[in-house]
Amino acid sequence: MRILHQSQGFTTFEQAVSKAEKSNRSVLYSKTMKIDAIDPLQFYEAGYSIFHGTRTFWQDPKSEAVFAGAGAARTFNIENKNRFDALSNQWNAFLKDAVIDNEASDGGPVILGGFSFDPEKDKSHEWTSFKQGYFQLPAFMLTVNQYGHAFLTMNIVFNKGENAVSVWNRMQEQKEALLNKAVTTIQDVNVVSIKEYEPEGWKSSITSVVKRIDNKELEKVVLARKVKVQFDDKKRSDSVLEKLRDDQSESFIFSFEAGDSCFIGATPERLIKKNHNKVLSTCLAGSIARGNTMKEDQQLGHELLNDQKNLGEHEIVVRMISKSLEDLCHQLTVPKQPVLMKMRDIQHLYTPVEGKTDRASILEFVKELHPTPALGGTPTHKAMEMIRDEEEMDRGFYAAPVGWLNAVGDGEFAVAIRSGLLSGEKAYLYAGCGVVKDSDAESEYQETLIKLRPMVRAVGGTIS
Ligand SMILES: C=C(O[C@@H]1C=C(C(=O)O)C=C[C@H]1O)C(=O)O
Ligand SMILES: [Mg+2]
Repeated sequence: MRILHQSQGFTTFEQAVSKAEKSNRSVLYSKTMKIDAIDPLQFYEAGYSIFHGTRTFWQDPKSEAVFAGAGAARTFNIENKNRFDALSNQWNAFLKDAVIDNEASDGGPVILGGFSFDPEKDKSHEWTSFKQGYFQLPAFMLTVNQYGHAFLTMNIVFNKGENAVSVWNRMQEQKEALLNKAVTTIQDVNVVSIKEYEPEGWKSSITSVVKRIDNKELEKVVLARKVKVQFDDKKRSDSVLEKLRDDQSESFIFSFEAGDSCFIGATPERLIKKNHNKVLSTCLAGSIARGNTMKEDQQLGHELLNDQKNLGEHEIVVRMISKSLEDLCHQLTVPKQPVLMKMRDIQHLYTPVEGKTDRASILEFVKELHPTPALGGTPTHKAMEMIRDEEEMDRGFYAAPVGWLNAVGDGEFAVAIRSGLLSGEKAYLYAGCGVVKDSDAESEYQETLIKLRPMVRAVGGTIS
């Protein structure tokens, strides 16, 4: 056997090969090694030439776990409407025969991606590649932990009958190419137009929903809309990510490529984080603009903290999340009052919720929590029906859970707001707001304009 760049890992790789030969099944081989620090975005960009269409990116607000993935060792494309269980089953079955060689506590096999907001909504063409769930196990994944230490995970699915040496050699060649690629400047493209879809019609929907809330049909519903951006050439996700990372470092920054499409965004809203027996969720609802001066900003913050409409909007979310977590956790801590969370364009009411659990998988939490009234409404079923009827668009993965999951069921999911779908020379950007009994259509419309701003800016445009 001639082995190119014989390096650490070949012995455990041989174990995976012989397991595949004996069992007659495909076997995952996952090898993690410590490497010299490298910028995750540089790694993502380096993946463009070989792995364009299969790259992934994730960064949490404190940069405790930053992942950049290039290539797909395996794609989990979920069509089943029971999407959380379907992914959980497929992931666990896939891991059963895996050979995992990882001395570090970081890295290892991790899947990254997201789910649809509403499995019952008719799917529109722009979301074709994503279905009910879309997750990638990267062929190459860079992990940077909170101490700035970097790890490279290589994942290979070995099939019986394959030539082990050539599979190994190809991986080594690709690894060298990724780690040693010189940085190139991305040719940027221009925004030609930004189209809003019938804003007046959207405002009338808000007014009619407020009437139904007054009639006690339901308490809260979140209505969203989209805008379409036209570019003069294909828009690359790399350049959008770079802008989001510069402007929105207090948010979760994510990117999931699926062929020519890419779901990308910077969301401030955590759905759930699970690390062994510790879980953390976030209630985020109620919004106001940032001020132009420090004084004005503080006044606006003070106004938000005391505004009955926004406090009501927020309280509904706290109530539901606490109730959902009660069944899955012991020792639940829920602060009595929200505090402010400030981003570049907007401030929100924020209540963190913490607990302890003995549940095995973060997906159990995702299933229980989604959709929270921060993106759906109360009562949930009624609100989902109303969203399906009133919204003229398919939300796709917007407002749905996105994140990552490792081999022991730990991970983190955020709610994919402040996000958009890049699709060749077009992008669709999404924003919504919580409609309650005191909502005013024009103010809610203005609130969506503020929420659209970060993504519009990240793709190189402006919106009033
Ligand atoms: C629906 C969105 O955001 C949600 C709605 C909010 C509100 O109406 O106050 C605030 C934060 C999010 O829960 C969005 O950004 O698209
Ligand atoms: Mg609101």
